Amino acid sequence: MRTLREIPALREALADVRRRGERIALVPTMGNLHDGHLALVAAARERADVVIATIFVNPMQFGPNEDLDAYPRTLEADQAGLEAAGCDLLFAPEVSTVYPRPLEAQTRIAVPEVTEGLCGGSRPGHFDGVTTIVGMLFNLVQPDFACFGEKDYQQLAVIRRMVADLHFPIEIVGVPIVRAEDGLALSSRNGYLSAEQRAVAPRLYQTLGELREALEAGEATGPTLARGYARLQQAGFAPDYLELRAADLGPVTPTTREAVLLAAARLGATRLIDNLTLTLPR
Ligand SMILES: Nc1ncnc2c1ncn2[C@@H]1O[C@H](COP(=O)(O)OP(=O)(O)OP(=O)(O)O)[C@@H](O)[C@H]1O
Ligand SMILES: CC(C)(CO)[C@@H](O)C(=O)[O-]
Ligand code: BAL
Repeated sequence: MRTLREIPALREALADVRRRGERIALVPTMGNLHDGHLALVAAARERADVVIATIFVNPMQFGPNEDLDAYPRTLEADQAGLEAAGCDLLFAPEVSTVYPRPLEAQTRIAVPEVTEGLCGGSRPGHFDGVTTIVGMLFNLVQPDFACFGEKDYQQLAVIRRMVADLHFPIEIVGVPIVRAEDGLALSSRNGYLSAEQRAVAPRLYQTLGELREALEAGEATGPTLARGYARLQQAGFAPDYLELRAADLGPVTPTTREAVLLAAARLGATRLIDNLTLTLPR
């Protein structure tokens, strides 16, 4: 696997791939890779001749009080993991390569509606940063496929909307959440948890599971969500949100069947997200 740090080198490598008429799949990440990321690489490998991963801790999607500086940067271990997973090319640019001008002067992509509320509510500006970098990567790589995890459910919906609105000729592949044995969704941020917090963390998934069971059995949404919120607080979480939405992230109406429970909650300074899809009864 080759690691490329500069845009001209990336363009050159991709020109060769295109001349050969090969299909390209892109896996954008922020690095510190775990089995969730490697599942994205596997999904990419299934579909394309050439798999390109990117590692870039994107400053534009972090709020002023978020963990941009603390975010784990583990390039060597990531390179080994990607190579073993069958990745062909890694693009890992510097911030100054991606954003040669100050961030305030940078052209942005802003997706309306689906970015409102949930993580868009608790992390203002976050999704503009995500769509700007992902749109830029789509332009640089021009992949046939791009793979994203369902753990970041709203992010996936936002990217699908951007691709539709801006007519990117790219198939977006959603990959199911990879979990630890105790149910905790794998995340680079799990590494911030103390042993005590790590023992509590699976309660987020367990609570979503209990709520799903209740909602699928026809229990009323309001009291069920209120109970879940209280459970999370009792376990030691400070929830940012716990919501039931239609699967397309629109509001739940009496005719909604395919729905999703979404939560973001802090354990100490660590913000965890998770979601479970469900089918509401008639
Ligand atoms: N457990 C997981 N299962 C499936 N996909 C995942 C999982 N964790 C992350 N991904 C996906 O990997 C891609 C890169 O995510 P990212 O590098 O932010 O990893 P992360 O572990 O989610 O980190 P963070 O703690 O910053 O959320 C995204 O498409 C994300 O949805
Ligand atoms: C898609 C992404 C790589 C864009 O920086 C990031 O939001 C992530 O890791 O999910
Ligand atoms: N997994 C989405 C990247 C972020 O939290 O900024």
